[in-house]
Amino acid sequence: MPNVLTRLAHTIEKRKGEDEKKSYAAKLFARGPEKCAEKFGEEAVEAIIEAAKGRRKKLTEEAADVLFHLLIMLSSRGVKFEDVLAELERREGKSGIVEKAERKKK
Ligand SMILES: N=c1c2ncn([C@@H]3O[C@H](COP(=O)(O)OP(=O)(O)OP(=O)(O)O)[C@@H](O)[C@H]3O)c2ncn1[C@@H]1O[C@H](COP(=O)(O)O)[C@@H](O)[C@H]1O
Repeated sequence: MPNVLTRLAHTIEKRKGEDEKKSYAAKLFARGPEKCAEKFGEEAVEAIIEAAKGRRKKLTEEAADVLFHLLIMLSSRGVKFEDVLAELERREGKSGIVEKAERKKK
């Protein structure tokens, strides 16, 4: 079963073109990709503030908002979430190689 982020990405994708009165994601898409990016920035700043203040409960909630708005922003520009995950996996492999090379130097 896919994790919650992957499920949410699929739900968000399906909201494109739906009724703005019934779907917050549809409302954001209707505002355009620049607005989606702006919303992501706002949520990120809110998370930064909670992190700086050390309020873990609020940071947890803001982090969830950040992830939601990241998925909206990616989708608004046609970037697939699975491609982001693939990029992370590619780096994961690379860091192993770098780590091995560094070990050889010692
Ligand atoms: N995970 C989320 C989620 N996280 C945050 N948000 C919304 O993001 C908004 C962020 O807060 P804001 O104060 O900035 O929003 P706002 O006051 O409406 O401000 P504006 O967007 O109008 O500027 C809130 O309205 C939250 O409800 C979310 N809205 C929806 N989801 C999930 O996304 C899926 C699709 O949602 P719908 O498109 O609404 O069906 C559903 O499964 C939901 O569970």
